[in-house]
Amino acid sequence: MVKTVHVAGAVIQNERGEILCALRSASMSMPGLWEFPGGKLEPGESPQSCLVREIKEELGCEIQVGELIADAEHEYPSIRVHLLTYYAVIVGGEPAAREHERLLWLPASRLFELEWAPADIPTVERLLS
Ligand SMILES: Nc1nc2c([nH]c(=O)n2[C@H]2C[C@H](O)[C@@H](COP(=O)(O)OP(=O)(O)OP(=O)(O)O)O2)c(=O)[nH]1
Repeated sequence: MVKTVHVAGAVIQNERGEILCALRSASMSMPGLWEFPGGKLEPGESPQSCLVREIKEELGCEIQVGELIADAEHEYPSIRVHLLTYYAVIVGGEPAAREHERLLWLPASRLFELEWAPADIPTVERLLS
């Protein structure tokens, strides 16, 4: 049986209602796919604390985490990802791509113009509904 990793992703919205999309880089697994910034939960860590920590590391800004959007599992060839996505807003600093290839703000209606990591599709669908 493949290993399950528990991952949290932040759907960061700006004052115009646009959503921050992040492109996985060549140094990451699944390069070239878009995702919601975040990462794996550490033992005993809540998804909300994980997101605050990961966003600080990856984007260099402070967020406030809101409601759960989607709770989905996707089985990749070598790993099963349990992804929890949450709404978030930036409360300090400016996001910069420290680990990602690039960042892009898009209105929800345009999210499907990007190629998303498969585990993210339920979240994108929820954002469009
Ligand atoms: N952060 C994030 N990860 C996602 C999303 N969708 C999705 O399938 N994943 C996968 C990619 C990774 O396998 C895992 C998250 O791990 P991570 O962001 O800590 O990735 P990483 O590059 O440090 O780890 P690794 O997979 O290279 O070991 O979940 C998403 O929207 N956000």
